[in-house]
Amino acid sequence: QFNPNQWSNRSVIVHLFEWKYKDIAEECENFLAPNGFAGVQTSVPLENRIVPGRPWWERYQPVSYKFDTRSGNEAAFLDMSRRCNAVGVRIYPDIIINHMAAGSGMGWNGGMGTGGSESNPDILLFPAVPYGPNDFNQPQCAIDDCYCDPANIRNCNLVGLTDLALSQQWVRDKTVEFMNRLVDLGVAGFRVDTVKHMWPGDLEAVFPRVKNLNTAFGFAPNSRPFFAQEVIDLGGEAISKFEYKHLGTVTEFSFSEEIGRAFSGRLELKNLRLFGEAWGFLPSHAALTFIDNHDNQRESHKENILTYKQSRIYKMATAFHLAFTYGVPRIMSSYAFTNFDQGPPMDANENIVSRSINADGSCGNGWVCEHRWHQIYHMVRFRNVVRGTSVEHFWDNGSNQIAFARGNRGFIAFNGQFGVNMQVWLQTGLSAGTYCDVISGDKVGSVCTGRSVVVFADGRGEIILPANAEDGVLAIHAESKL
Ligand SMILES: O=C(/C=C/c1ccc(O)c(O)c1)N[C@@H](Cc1ccc(O)cc1)C(=O)NCCCOc1c(-c2ccc(O)c(O)c2)oc2cc(O)cc(O)c2c1=O
Repeated sequence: QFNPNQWSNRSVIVHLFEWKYKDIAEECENFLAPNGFAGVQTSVPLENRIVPGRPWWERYQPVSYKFDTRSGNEAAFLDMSRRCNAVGVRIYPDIIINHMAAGSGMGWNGGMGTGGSESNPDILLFPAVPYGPNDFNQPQCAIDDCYCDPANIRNCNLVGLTDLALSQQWVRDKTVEFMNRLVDLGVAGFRVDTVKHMWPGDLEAVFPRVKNLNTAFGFAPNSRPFFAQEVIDLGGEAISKFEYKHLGTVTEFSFSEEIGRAFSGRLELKNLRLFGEAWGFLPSHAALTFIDNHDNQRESHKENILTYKQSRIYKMATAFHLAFTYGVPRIMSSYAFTNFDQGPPMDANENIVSRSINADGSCGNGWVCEHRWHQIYHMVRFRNVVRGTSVEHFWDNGSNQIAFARGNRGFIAFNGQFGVNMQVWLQTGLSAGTYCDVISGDKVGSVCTGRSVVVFADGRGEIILPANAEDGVLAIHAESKL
């Protein structure tokens, strides 16, 4: 269903991709809760196949339903869940119910798992579950590249990944069983991988069987798990994102594409006035939105996708994402990579290396931690301060300068006009006073460490954003008022 089961004064889920559970627990206590984050999406907790070189996508090849990966074991997951829920940060594990590991032609040698389980994907043997040949769609077939036949897309192997028969009772029972074990461990919901490759009917037989959330972790009685269903639908394929929106939220990949086009300068910002359903997107309540994700941030041919590598416009796009009202937002937190397959930073024993925290709060040891960039976490607070208000006083200069208010609680302006200063008097919707810009600085005690805006009795203020400003966005809100 659609309720992310978050504390009422929180919003924004952060995908701590490939983080270890003990580091997530610390991050909940030391950073995420104090800065008003609502939840964490974790990497897949299911034991995965060990692939030589440890590429990131090895975690998308399950060999058992043991919670034992390079992020930690079940005890570590429970400790993280206890500590994060205790400070109001919810846990949404990424899960895979469409397939098991791909065959590698190496028999039992190609199926060793991160938790020590053996498997032989070549002959569909996963004794640790147990799954055997009858639990997979037969005859085995490959998805043909046109993605033009729904049955082929759902019943055949995606790039060699062994396609489970979710129509079978045993597979449904084992799936529900491990999802219920995660509910026992205090999760608030799930990010479900490769939903496009499963029949809605099979998901309708599985999701409702998952238990109500565990009240021992602070959930109200009868709370239903939140679902973020991954459906990569950019149009042109036989499967539509609309086929799944009755089951829970669905990833809106067009949001990621279009916002990337806009802040890359290939689409004028003035067009964002009606960004959302009017663009053919999913209904707002059913849309999981993001600037980039673990998959599309790597595919260099996806020129519209903004990542940490285009940091200035990435921050502008993220500011818009978090200030606007469309969808359930998730922000990406990455490790630095130079090639597509590269996995997380690891030591000589192939253990994941923890991020270090620098004096300025940024991350080191190869971790990017976009969520710790002050322009980004200050916008998480902005979103919390303006919650419940609507977009008002939307202004544009006919091209790439825009601004809007969120009720009487916040105001934000963007200068995407390359080489042109922005200097204009605008209606902010705010009460009279001096407000600190939370992008170029913050309100610290009784001073603004960055830019500030004086709002007069009529709610208007002079908005100044030079073309060469470090960030092309200015944001003020009721809690940044002097
Ligand atoms: O690029 C990748 C991995 C991508 C990937 C992984 C997890 C995701 O959630 C995802 O969305 C994409 N994987 C590399 C390497 C690879 C991995 C496994 C394999 O059997 C073959 C190759 C790759 O080149 N993959 C082929 C192109 C990307 O094809 C994949 C897709 C995918 C891509 C586009 C679509 O429209 C779509 O519906 C599905 O989903 C996966 C889901 C998985 O759970 C595991 C996968 O291996 C994949 C996956 O390979």
